[in-house]
Amino acid sequence: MALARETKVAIDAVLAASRLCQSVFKALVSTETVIKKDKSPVTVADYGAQAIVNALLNRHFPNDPIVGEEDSKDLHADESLRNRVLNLVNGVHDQPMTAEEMTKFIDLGSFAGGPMGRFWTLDPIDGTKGFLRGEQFAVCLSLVVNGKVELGVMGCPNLPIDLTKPEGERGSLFFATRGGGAFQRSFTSEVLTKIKTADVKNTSETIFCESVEAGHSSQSEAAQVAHRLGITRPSIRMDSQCKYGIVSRGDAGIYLRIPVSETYEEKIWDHAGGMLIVEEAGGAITDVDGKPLDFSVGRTLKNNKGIVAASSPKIHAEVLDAVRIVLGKSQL
Ligand SMILES: Nc1ncnc2c1ncn2[C@@H]1O[C@H](COP(=O)(O)O)[C@@H](O)[C@H]1OP(=O)(O)O
Ligand SMILES: [Mg+2]
Ligand SMILES: [Mg+2]
Ligand SMILES: [Mg+2]
Repeated sequence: MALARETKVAIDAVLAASRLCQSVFKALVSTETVIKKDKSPVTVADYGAQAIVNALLNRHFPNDPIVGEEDSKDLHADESLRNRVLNLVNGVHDQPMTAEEMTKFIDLGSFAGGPMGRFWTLDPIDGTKGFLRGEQFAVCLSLVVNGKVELGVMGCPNLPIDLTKPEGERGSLFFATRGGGAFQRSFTSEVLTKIKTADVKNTSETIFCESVEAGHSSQSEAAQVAHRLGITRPSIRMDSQCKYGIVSRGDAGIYLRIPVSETYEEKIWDHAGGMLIVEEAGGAITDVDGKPLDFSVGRTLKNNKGIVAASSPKIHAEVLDAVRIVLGKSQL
């Protein structure tokens, strides 16, 4: 299998970081008010997860640069926060590290990205708002080679293995390599299930998913798109790249992210893994202008606006037409 060693290391790193996030949340479950008043639990978990993943990547692939969301700037000024993160990291990592080593690992994520060579991209917690609510979040790690995503791994600790059984086992891990297909496994078993997108014949029979946050994606325009497509069922609103996971395994047929702000640039770590997993499961994805997502231009997707992902190229074309009409980008 292509990228076999990279895939194994990335899965181990994502699982370790996911467990760290879960332990932070569990420690706070009994003090829910602390979570609501104080955003620091998510901060601690963000830094801790980035330290763990970067330490493992650095051990196995010391020459690979990393584009990570977080940096250690705020930790230098706050000794108590730094010590909380360090305790957490040393609680799950096999080799104890010093505070200085930990901040160095976090700052390995400062690479600028670009078109040449290979680099990793990491979102230590994607969907921080979902994490704080005890709902969906994801740890997302991808490998980009010469501007193309070649491997994507996504750990979704709170996502049921089977969405129709919300009380059943939780913790879904997705991964894909380019040309190698997309797979799901649980957090506890290494048994792999090949996944594919839903077989949607007509857009009206499917369900779409979108962000919980109205500030991240226009829910009113998404509702107009759904109406044009004859979709009557309400959307699944879910935080984080877990949305890519549920499209990939067929729980939803469409994922829309319609820009709210003219100036916001989507980050590469928010889409790299999810995009490859959707494509390898049979889906298609572009931005709202129909352009492929361009991971070769730095830390953001500055050449793209919004996201349209669908279960197949045919459904994608229909959804894109509807999006463009709603956004006034094409004639009726
Ligand atoms: N203004 C914004 N527009 C779009 N996405 C945003 C914005 N601000 C933050 N995000 C990012 O959107 C993603 C959450 O996606 P969703 O809205 O689909 O749950 C996260 O990566 C979040 O960052 P973060 O990783 O810090 O949580
Ligand atoms: Mg994110
Ligand atoms: Mg994040
Ligand atoms: Mg963030």
